[in-house]
Amino acid sequence: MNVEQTALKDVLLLHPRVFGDERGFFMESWNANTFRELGIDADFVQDNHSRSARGILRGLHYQTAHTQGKLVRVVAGSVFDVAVDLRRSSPTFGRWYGVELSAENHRMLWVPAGFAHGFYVTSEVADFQYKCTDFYDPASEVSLAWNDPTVGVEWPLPAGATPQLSGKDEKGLAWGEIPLFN
Ligand SMILES: Cc1cn([C@H]2C[C@H](O)[C@@H](COP(=O)(O)OP(=O)(O)O[C@H]3O[C@@H](C)C(=O)[C@@H](O)[C@H]3O)O2)c(=O)[nH]c1=O
Repeated sequence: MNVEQTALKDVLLLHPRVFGDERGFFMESWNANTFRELGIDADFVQDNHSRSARGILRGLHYQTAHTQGKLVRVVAGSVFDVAVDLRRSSPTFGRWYGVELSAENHRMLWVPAGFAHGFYVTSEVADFQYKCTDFYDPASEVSLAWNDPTVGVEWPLPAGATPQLSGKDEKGLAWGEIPLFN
Protein backbone atom coordinates (compact mmCIF):
# COMPACT_ATOMS: atom_id res chain seq x y z
CA MET A 1 0.00 0.00 0.00
CA ASN A 2 1.42 3.36 -1.01
CA VAL A 3 0.13 6.44 0.72
CA GLU A 4 0.10 9.86 -0.86
CA GLN A 5 -0.42 13.08 1.09
CA THR A 6 -3.00 15.27 -0.59
CA ALA A 7 -3.43 19.02 -0.71
CA LEU A 8 -5.58 18.73 2.43
CA LYS A 9 -4.16 18.02 5.85
CA ASP A 10 -5.02 14.47 6.99
CA VAL A 11 -6.72 13.45 3.73
CA LEU A 12 -4.77 10.54 2.25
CA LEU A 13 -4.82 8.98 -1.19
CA LEU A 14 -4.08 5.28 -1.00
CA HIS A 15 -2.66 3.16 -3.77
CA PRO A 16 -3.14 -0.47 -2.80
CA ARG A 17 -0.84 -3.17 -4.05
CA VAL A 18 -2.76 -5.02 -6.73
CA PHE A 19 -1.72 -8.61 -7.44
CA GLY A 20 -2.77 -9.43 -10.99
CA ASP A 21 -2.69 -12.94 -12.40
CA GLU A 22 -4.43 -15.03 -15.04
CA ARG A 23 -7.55 -15.17 -12.87
CA GLY A 24 -7.89 -11.44 -12.43
CA PHE A 25 -6.50 -9.55 -9.45
CA PHE A 26 -6.36 -9.47 -5.68
CA MET A 27 -5.95 -6.49 -3.34
CA GLU A 28 -6.42 -5.73 0.31
CA SER A 29 -9.01 -2.98 0.63
CA TRP A 30 -8.75 -2.81 4.43
CA ASN A 31 -6.19 -4.20 6.85
CA ALA A 32 -6.23 -2.73 10.35
CA ASN A 33 -2.50 -3.30 10.91
CA THR A 34 -1.33 -1.86 7.60
CA PHE A 35 -3.60 1.14 7.77
CA ARG A 36 -2.66 1.89 11.37
CA GLU A 37 0.98 2.06 10.23
CA LEU A 38 -0.09 4.52 7.54
CA GLY A 39 -1.74 6.73 10.14
CA ILE A 40 -5.34 5.57 9.72
CA ASP A 41 -6.34 4.13 13.06
CA ALA A 42 -10.03 3.82 12.32
CA ASP A 43 -12.69 1.82 14.08
CA PHE A 44 -15.20 1.23 11.27
CA VAL A 45 -18.78 0.46 12.22
CA GLN A 46 -20.69 0.75 8.93
CA ASP A 47 -20.05 -0.19 5.28
CA ASN A 48 -22.05 1.47 2.50
CA HIS A 49 -22.55 0.79 -1.19
CA SER A 50 -24.30 3.13 -3.64
CA ARG A 51 -24.83 2.90 -7.39
CA SER A 52 -25.24 6.00 -9.53
CA ALA A 53 -25.55 6.76 -13.22
CA ARG A 54 -23.43 9.16 -15.25
CA GLY A 55 -23.92 12.79 -14.31
CA ILE A 56 -25.17 12.16 -10.79
CA LEU A 57 -23.57 14.14 -7.99
CA ARG A 58 -23.95 13.08 -4.35
CA GLY A 59 -22.84 15.62 -1.76
CA LEU A 60 -21.32 17.48 -0.22
CA HIS A 61 -22.27 15.64 2.97
CA TYR A 62 -21.21 15.37 6.60
CA GLN A 63 -22.72 14.79 10.05
CA THR A 64 -22.27 17.20 12.95
CA ALA A 65 -22.98 14.56 15.61
CA HIS A 66 -21.55 11.08 15.05
CA THR A 67 -18.90 12.58 12.79
CA GLN A 68 -17.72 10.04 10.27
CA GLY A 69 -14.30 9.24 8.89
CA LYS A 70 -14.79 7.55 5.50
CA LEU A 71 -12.56 5.23 3.52
CA VAL A 72 -14.00 5.45 0.02
CA ARG A 73 -13.42 3.65 -3.27
CA VAL A 74 -15.06 2.76 -6.56
CA VAL A 75 -15.60 -0.87 -7.58
CA ALA A 76 -17.26 -0.25 -10.96
CA GLY A 77 -16.93 2.84 -13.14
CA SER A 78 -15.33 6.12 -12.13
CA VAL A 79 -16.08 9.25 -10.12
CA PHE A 80 -14.50 12.58 -9.28
CA ASP A 81 -14.32 12.41 -5.50
CA VAL A 82 -14.13 15.56 -3.36
CA ALA A 83 -13.37 16.42 0.25
CA VAL A 84 -13.75 19.89 1.81
CA ASP A 85 -11.92 20.77 5.03
CA LEU A 86 -14.41 22.16 7.58
CA ARG A 87 -11.96 22.34 10.53
CA ARG A 88 -11.30 25.95 11.56
CA SER A 89 -8.01 25.01 13.22
CA SER A 90 -6.67 23.28 10.10
CA PRO A 91 -4.08 24.95 7.86
CA THR A 92 -6.21 23.81 4.92
CA PHE A 93 -9.54 25.03 6.37
CA GLY A 94 -12.04 25.90 3.63
CA ARG A 95 -10.05 24.22 0.87
CA TRP A 96 -11.16 21.33 -1.32
CA TYR A 97 -9.38 18.39 -2.92
CA GLY A 98 -10.65 16.27 -5.80
CA VAL A 99 -9.34 13.09 -7.40
CA GLU A 100 -10.52 10.47 -9.86
CA LEU A 101 -11.33 7.16 -8.18
CA SER A 102 -12.12 4.27 -10.47
CA ALA A 103 -12.40 0.51 -10.65
CA GLU A 104 -9.36 0.62 -12.92
CA ASN A 105 -7.04 2.72 -10.74
CA HIS A 106 -8.11 1.00 -7.48
CA ARG A 107 -7.36 4.16 -5.53
CA MET A 108 -8.96 4.80 -2.16
CA LEU A 109 -9.39 8.10 -0.36
CA TRP A 110 -9.29 8.47 3.41
CA VAL A 111 -11.54 11.37 4.43
CA PRO A 112 -11.35 11.90 8.20
CA ALA A 113 -14.08 13.38 10.39
CA GLY A 114 -14.32 17.14 9.94
CA PHE A 115 -14.71 17.12 6.17
CA ALA A 116 -17.64 17.35 3.78
CA HIS A 117 -17.55 14.66 1.10
CA GLY A 118 -19.15 14.13 -2.28
CA PHE A 119 -18.61 12.72 -5.74
CA TYR A 120 -19.61 13.19 -9.37
CA VAL A 121 -20.08 10.16 -11.61
CA THR A 122 -17.98 10.22 -14.80
CA SER A 123 -18.81 6.73 -16.14
CA GLU A 124 -22.09 5.18 -17.34
CA VAL A 125 -22.56 3.67 -13.89
CA ALA A 126 -20.46 3.87 -10.73
CA ASP A 127 -20.59 1.52 -7.78
CA PHE A 128 -19.21 3.35 -4.76
CA GLN A 129 -18.25 1.59 -1.54
CA TYR A 130 -17.08 3.08 1.72
CA LYS A 131 -16.39 2.29 5.32
CA CYS A 132 -17.50 4.71 8.06
CA THR A 133 -16.23 5.26 11.60
CA ASP A 134 -19.64 6.18 12.97
CA PHE A 135 -23.25 5.37 12.24
CA TYR A 136 -25.64 7.13 9.91
CA ASP A 137 -27.32 9.97 11.78
CA PRO A 138 -29.83 11.72 9.50
CA ALA A 139 -30.76 14.17 12.28
CA SER A 140 -27.30 15.76 12.16
CA GLU A 141 -26.66 15.39 8.45
CA VAL A 142 -25.70 18.52 6.51
CA SER A 143 -25.55 19.03 2.76
CA LEU A 144 -23.15 21.77 1.69
CA ALA A 145 -24.11 23.02 -1.77
CA TRP A 146 -21.96 21.30 -4.41
CA ASN A 147 -21.58 24.58 -6.31
CA ASP A 148 -20.98 26.93 -3.40
CA PRO A 149 -18.89 29.76 -4.85
CA THR A 150 -16.84 30.31 -1.70
CA VAL A 151 -15.62 26.71 -1.73
CA GLY A 152 -15.36 26.72 -5.53
CA VAL A 153 -15.00 23.02 -6.31
CA GLU A 154 -14.03 22.58 -9.96
CA TRP A 155 -16.17 19.61 -10.91
CA PRO A 156 -15.28 17.98 -14.27
CA LEU A 157 -18.67 18.75 -15.81
CA PRO A 158 -19.11 18.66 -19.56
CA ALA A 159 -19.62 22.18 -20.97
CA GLY A 160 -23.11 23.43 -20.18
CA ALA A 161 -24.03 20.38 -18.09
CA THR A 162 -25.54 20.48 -14.62
CA PRO A 163 -25.36 17.43 -12.38
CA GLN A 164 -28.36 15.39 -11.29
CA LEU A 165 -28.96 15.82 -7.56
CA SER A 166 -31.19 14.42 -4.83
CA GLY A 167 -33.94 16.68 -3.50
CA LYS A 168 -31.88 17.12 -0.34
CA ASP A 169 -28.79 18.17 -2.28
CA GLU A 170 -30.84 20.56 -4.42
CA LYS A 171 -31.38 22.43 -1.14
CA GLY A 172 -27.71 22.30 -0.12
CA LEU A 173 -26.58 25.07 2.22
CA ALA A 174 -24.14 27.85 1.45
CA TRP A 175 -20.71 27.99 3.09
CA GLY A 176 -21.86 30.83 5.35
CA GLU A 177 -24.81 28.79 6.63
CA ILE A 178 -23.17 25.52 7.60
CA PRO A 179 -21.92 24.42 11.01
CA LEU A 180 -18.13 24.09 11.13
CA PHE A 181 -15.70 22.19 13.35
CA ASN A 182 -12.99 23.57 15.64
C1 LIG B 1 -26.11 7.56 3.96
C2 LIG B 1 -27.22 6.59 4.35
C3 LIG B 1 -28.45 6.66 3.74
N1 LIG B 1 -29.43 5.80 4.11
C4 LIG B 1 -30.73 5.87 3.41
C5 LIG B 1 -31.46 7.19 3.59
C6 LIG B 1 -32.13 7.41 2.27
O1 LIG B 1 -33.45 6.85 2.27
C7 LIG B 1 -31.28 6.66 1.25
C8 LIG B 1 -30.42 7.57 0.41
O2 LIG B 1 -29.71 8.43 1.30
P1 LIG B 1 -28.88 9.65 0.79
O3 LIG B 1 -29.64 10.37 -0.26
O4 LIG B 1 -28.43 10.44 1.97
O5 LIG B 1 -27.63 8.92 0.13
P2 LIG B 1 -26.29 9.59 -0.44
O6 LIG B 1 -26.61 10.87 -1.12
O7 LIG B 1 -25.58 8.55 -1.21
O8 LIG B 1 -25.48 9.93 0.88
C9 LIG B 1 -24.10 9.65 0.97
O9 LIG B 1 -23.41 10.59 0.14
C10 LIG B 1 -22.00 10.48 0.16
C11 LIG B 1 -21.44 11.57 -0.72
C12 LIG B 1 -21.43 10.44 1.51
O10 LIG B 1 -20.35 10.96 1.80
C13 LIG B 1 -22.16 9.59 2.50
O11 LIG B 1 -21.70 9.81 3.81
C14 LIG B 1 -23.66 9.78 2.43
O12 LIG B 1 -23.99 11.08 2.92
O13 LIG B 1 -30.49 5.74 2.01
C15 LIG B 1 -29.24 4.88 5.09
O14 LIG B 1 -30.15 4.08 5.45
N2 LIG B 1 -28.02 4.79 5.72
C16 LIG B 1 -27.01 5.62 5.38
O15 LIG B 1 -25.88 5.52 5.96
